[in-house]
Amino acid sequence: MDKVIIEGLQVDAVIGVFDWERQILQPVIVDLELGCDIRRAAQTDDIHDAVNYKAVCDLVSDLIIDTKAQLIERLAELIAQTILTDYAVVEHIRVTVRKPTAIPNTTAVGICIERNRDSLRTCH
Ligand SMILES: Nc1nc2c(c(=O)[nH]1)N=C([C@H](O)[C@@H](O)CO)CN2
Repeated sequence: MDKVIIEGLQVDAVIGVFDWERQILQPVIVDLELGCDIRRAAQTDDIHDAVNYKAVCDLVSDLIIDTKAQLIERLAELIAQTILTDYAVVEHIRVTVRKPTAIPNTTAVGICIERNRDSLRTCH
């Protein structure tokens, strides 16, 4: 399947389970792979036929800032479900969320999830 990719989207946000984490902004890094058929956009050369990665970056940034999640799991699931809901042409999504400054002596900690339209229908 074709993919629209976004790598290393950094957003400074309230994120974490500990009290001290609720008092500061921490960087959250998001990578996205959006599985969709890009052939129509390739044929028409029209942004309206494409999954606009600028719009997706804005959507995801706002979501991360507004959610103030405790767990990166919650962020990843929200990002996946929101994109699948808002972009009917996206059939499959891989979301990686990293916290690069959370744990000393690591370059990052994080999670990666994959969802499709079936998971949207079964998610409550
Ligand atoms: N699986 C997870 N483990 C942990 C998370 C998380 O979001 N998912 N978060 C934390 C803390 O907030 C950490 O980032 C700071 O020590 C710990 N484990």
